[in-house]
Amino acid sequence: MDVDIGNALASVASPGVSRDSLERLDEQVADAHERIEDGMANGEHGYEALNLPDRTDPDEIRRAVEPVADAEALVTVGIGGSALGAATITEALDSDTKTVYLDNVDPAWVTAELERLPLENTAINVVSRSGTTAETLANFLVVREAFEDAGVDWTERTIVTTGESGPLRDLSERHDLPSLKVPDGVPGRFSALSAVGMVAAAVCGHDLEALLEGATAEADTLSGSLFDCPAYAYGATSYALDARGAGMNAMVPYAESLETYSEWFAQLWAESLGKDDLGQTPLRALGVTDQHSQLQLYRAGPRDKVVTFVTPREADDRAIPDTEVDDLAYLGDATLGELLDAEFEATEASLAAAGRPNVRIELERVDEYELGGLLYGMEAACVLAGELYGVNTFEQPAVEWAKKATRGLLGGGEFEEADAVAEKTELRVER
Ligand SMILES: O=P(O)(O)OC[C@H]1O[C@](O)(CO)[C@@H](O)[C@@H]1O
Repeated sequence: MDVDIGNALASVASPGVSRDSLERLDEQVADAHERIEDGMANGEHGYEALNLPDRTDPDEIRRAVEPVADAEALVTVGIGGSALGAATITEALDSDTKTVYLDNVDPAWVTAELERLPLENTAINVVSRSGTTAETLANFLVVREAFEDAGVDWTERTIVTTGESGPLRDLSERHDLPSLKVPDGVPGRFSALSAVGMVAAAVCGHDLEALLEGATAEADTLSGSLFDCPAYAYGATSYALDARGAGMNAMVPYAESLETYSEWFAQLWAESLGKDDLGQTPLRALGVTDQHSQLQLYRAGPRDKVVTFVTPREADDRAIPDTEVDDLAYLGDATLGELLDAEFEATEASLAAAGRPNVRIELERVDEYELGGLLYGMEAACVLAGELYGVNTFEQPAVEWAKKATRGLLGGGEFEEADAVAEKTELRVER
């Protein structure tokens, strides 16, 4: 990935960061990089994620999916980091394999999703780092039952990726299911470039080596200066803009194939940096679609956000047919790709003209190599930003309260959190 932070400079935008401030911040980046390198060298929790390009074994993943390599469809049962990385990869790349991600427990939706699948020729990819996530385990039990009701042997079609122990590990051993391990020291949201994200990619026939090579190329740019490393330039600039009031970060890819990438980024940024009353709130949008819903706010609303554009330099194209309407002749002479690019450049320039900070991330095209680089680059940007914020990037303690309350409400144990649910303050306004 290439990063252009020109439109985030104080000479263009407010909030903006001056060149001098970036130079000064670069001293902190050098220290942070040293910390990151140490963490990687010692395989420390979290930092270990940045070693994945050297750790992940594509052959091991292909061996595990071999029994279902001819699957017509793939249902992935996982949530958060156990779904979004895989979905980002398979949603961005073409494949004949139909993919469904069960990362919610809305009954009607789960039922409808299962009905869309040719179960007799569908593979099941169950992913949970902890092996205890209620939504994933509940959905897996539902999926298993659906296969049984259809007379299809789910044990022949299931691959499990989970930790060393836990209910899901027990289930996989009890039924002798092919399984892979979530690598130690890698938090879910940083695990796309491990078996967690790549089992689905393998079943869909994507080039695992190219994904890892792209990530390796990005890893090779990690250095002690933001002016030499696109990932650090992005992380440091986002941090600096937040410190100057841009408390929100709107991720706006100009490619439909990258819509799920924005969801992945939202978890990465929110769950990693959102702690100790700090952190930048990620917003998910899509170019050009959200020019017609969000741009008014981005350009004329509060000066409290930065817009991050992601744009591929190359992409498939389609001509816009000629038209008999003179006023539309300018369209007939163009292609959809040219229209998309013009809209991107115009929107980027419109924010700069209004003094609104924005950053451009460029990819050569949307393919395995570039996607591997983007995923790795944004993970490194997040780790760097976490160092600058001084937060523990790799934990997410705030999510546990609701999990305990849920378990208590369902009779899964005594939890004071569940009691607190009943003590809700009410001020109801009823129709
Ligand atoms: O992979 P697991 O353990 O099922 O967790 C799924 C997701 O839930 C979280 O723990 C948040 O609740 C995320 O950090 C994680 O990616």
